[in-house]
Amino acid sequence: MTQGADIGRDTTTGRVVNGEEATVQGQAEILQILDNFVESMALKCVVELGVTDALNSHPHGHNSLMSLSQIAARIPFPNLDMDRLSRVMRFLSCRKVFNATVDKESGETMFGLTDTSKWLLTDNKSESLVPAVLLATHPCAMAAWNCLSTSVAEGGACGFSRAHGLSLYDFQSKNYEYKRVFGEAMACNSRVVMKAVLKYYKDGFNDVGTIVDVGGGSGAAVVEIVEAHPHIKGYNFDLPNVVAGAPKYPNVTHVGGDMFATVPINADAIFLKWILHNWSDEKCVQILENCRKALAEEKGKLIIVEAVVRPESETLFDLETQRYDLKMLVISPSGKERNEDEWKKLLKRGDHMSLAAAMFHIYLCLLWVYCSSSSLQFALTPSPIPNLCQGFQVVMEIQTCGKPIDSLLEKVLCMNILSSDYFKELYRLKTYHEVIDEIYNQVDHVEPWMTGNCRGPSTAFCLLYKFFTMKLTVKQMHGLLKHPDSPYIRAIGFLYLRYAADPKTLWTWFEPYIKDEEEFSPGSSGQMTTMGVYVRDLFLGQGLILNRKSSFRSLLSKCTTYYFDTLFPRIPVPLLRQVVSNLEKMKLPTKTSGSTGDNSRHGSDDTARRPPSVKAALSVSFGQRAPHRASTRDSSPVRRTLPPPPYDRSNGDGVRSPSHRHSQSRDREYSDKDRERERERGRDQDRGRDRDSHRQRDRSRDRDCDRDRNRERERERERRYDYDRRSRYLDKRDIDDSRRYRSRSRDIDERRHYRSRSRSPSMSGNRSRSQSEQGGNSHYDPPQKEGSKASSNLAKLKDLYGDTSDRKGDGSGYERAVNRDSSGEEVIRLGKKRTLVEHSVSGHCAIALARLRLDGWGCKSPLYEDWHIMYTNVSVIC
Ligand SMILES: C[S@@+](CC[C@H](N)C(=O)[O-])C[C@H]1O[C@@H](n2cnc3c(N)ncnc32)[C@H](O)[C@@H]1O
Repeated sequence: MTQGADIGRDTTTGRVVNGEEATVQGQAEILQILDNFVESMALKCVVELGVTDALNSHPHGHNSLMSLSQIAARIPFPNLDMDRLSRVMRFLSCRKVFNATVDKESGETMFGLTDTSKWLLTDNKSESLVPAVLLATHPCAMAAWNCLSTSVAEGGACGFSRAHGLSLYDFQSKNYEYKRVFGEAMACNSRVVMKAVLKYYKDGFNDVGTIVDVGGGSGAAVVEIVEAHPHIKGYNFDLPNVVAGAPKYPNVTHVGGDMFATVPINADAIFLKWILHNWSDEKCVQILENCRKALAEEKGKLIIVEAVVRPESETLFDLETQRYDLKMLVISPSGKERNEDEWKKLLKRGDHMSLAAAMFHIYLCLLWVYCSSSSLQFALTPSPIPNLCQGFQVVMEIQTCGKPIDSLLEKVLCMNILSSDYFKELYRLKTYHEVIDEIYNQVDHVEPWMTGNCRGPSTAFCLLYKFFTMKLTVKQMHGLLKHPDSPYIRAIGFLYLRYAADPKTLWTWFEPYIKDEEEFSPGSSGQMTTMGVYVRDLFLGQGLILNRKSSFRSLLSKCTTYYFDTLFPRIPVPLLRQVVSNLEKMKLPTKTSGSTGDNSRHGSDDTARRPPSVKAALSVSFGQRAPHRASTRDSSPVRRTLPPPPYDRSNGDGVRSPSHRHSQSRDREYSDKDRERERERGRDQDRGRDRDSHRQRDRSRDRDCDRDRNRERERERERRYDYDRRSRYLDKRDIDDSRRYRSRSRDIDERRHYRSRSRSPSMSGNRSRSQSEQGGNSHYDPPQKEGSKASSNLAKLKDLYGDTSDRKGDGSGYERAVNRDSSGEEVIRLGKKRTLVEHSVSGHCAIALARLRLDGWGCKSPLYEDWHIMYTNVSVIC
């Protein structure tokens, strides 16, 4: 024997061999490795022919032997080639898959099952690997292996994607047969592994009431758990197309969804088996975060069943684990089997994991437990791994009102969101930051519905709902509320809290922002307000429902909150009183400014109170878009024109900026067209009435002059703002170049400018000053034409009931007094009759009563229809 390079070692026996022997040995070994596929394909052959089941069907039991002809008689292939079958059986017997003995009497070879081939029985579901054989040898799987070398050489797409042009799970959603084979293979593995998990982790399930198997496939694992522990309610959560075909099991509910978006079931325990090995650390972090959010505090338990790669073959399955690592490499661009250090690193990753040591026990179970017999080797770590729990931050979730997310919003709105194409598209957004980017890029108002002809839930509310599904943490919420990029990101944060948070916590959340000065336009009308006013209105939008019989007490008990057209969750009256008292202490208005739409509704119940537009939407069947709301808009006094809020001079709130005109989104443009048509109609009527109204000619002329002056002022403002808009747009575009683009909107650049903070304090200051300086009835002179329409309505009122403003205090009884009542509301007195209206309840009661009165007076219908334009900033005592 020579020394050095010629010396080798027989890997089977460990015997030292000389150079020549070593070379031959190497050749044999490489051939053995190379030809391993022959074993796989031979296994597939006997499985597909049903040979193992035939052997198992011997009347004397599965240990009995059968000749080839006896086997052939039990398998349904009339043209079976006996010679070929005998060669396959001979090879597998050689590989110890079957027993093969020669019958002394007949000389025939007799075959029987072994402990190995018993795993290939199809009727022994709990201990069968037949589906695994069929998956591993499936042509689609084999094709992926043929792309292994290119995927290694080039990086990027995995072998499976290269072979099929789709990721594994996308491919399955299109290829039913492969999905079935894959699902059955997962299920068969589950049944096997679950035996061991249930045996060795038995007590771990005792304190679990609900468990979710995340990525549970057909539910084979969770059903094992609930069968062994009948007190547990099981949920099987997987992609919608996967659970759609899952069998029904008692005590197991299938839920479809995307684990990267949310795990939508709150549970005591989450079971994650063979999920994390499919994904990169970053993706695992998302899954783990979503799991944590779904877990119950205090006793939440995350049970991870995965392989642990070991450098040496210490156990029977260590080599198989390494093979699996390559399987991951082929089917997933970033999936891998991890060693212990890698697991620890992943599970310890700072903030993402956010697991509180006290809250969770993490169990890393190693698998490959293909038998329930404890005599077989396996590694299972059925106790918390202590050092995994170190350094995890305690991240609290927002204290919620406890309602399921699909009942936070009005049902019709929720249904429309869930069925909207846009919301479905949001599936692609996986992280909190991605949703924020989307808000930044797409949102330009925070009304619940789109405006104009293009009806459906608004972008803002679709994204709000997306956040609901993600269950934001306290830290994330702070990030939203203080976000520097766009007021709409902040507004959506406040809306999230208003809808989802426990009302008891609202003041604590809102209080720091109650005087926030950032300007933005919550509604699609472009009416500007400050964040502070908006936040206060989210509380104070609690309009009191009026009907003729209501006593003050009953009014209070019927407190209902509206947000634009939709209902807000009610805030209990004691809490609301506390808020009002806090605001009073801060010397802030305690009445809504109207920045979140008008809050007065009429009728005896919620349904009756809904504006017609919403009622129309209620008839939309699930899965369709909301109807064209412009048609319903005309009949909706609330929706048709958004009234301006009272301008709170003391705080500088309620400032309206003409710049909103330039921040119209596509859907807002539709609504503008509607509004423009309405205004045109109104102007026609004005002109007609002016012609007929000889007795008012002088006054009309004055009004026309005023109107001309207003128009000129408005044109001037438009010129200024166009210039301002263009210059700011150019600045902003430079800043924005580095931001990621999304392509929902055609005019995204245009819109982006307005979504960003582009406040111009000097401009808005001038504007508000000039607005308040422009006489007339209003504290403000709206740059949009609704304002002039309001003025013209007031003029019409004056025409009808007499304008006594110039004769104020002359004692004639024809009195028009423009002043502020004690609550800061403007009061106009019109006509001879006066009725004292209960102002202490709400200015809106006064308005509503006034409307009834006017109606009773036979007020002309065009005027009546336009009445709402005025009524939020003007109370009428008549
Ligand atoms: C390797 S299989 C494991 C199945 C099962 N846990 C088991 O052990 O048998 C991975 C599972 O994750 C599911 N899955 C993949 N992407 C998912 C997603 N985004 N949301 C939910 N499930 C997903 C697949 O459909 C598949 O059932």
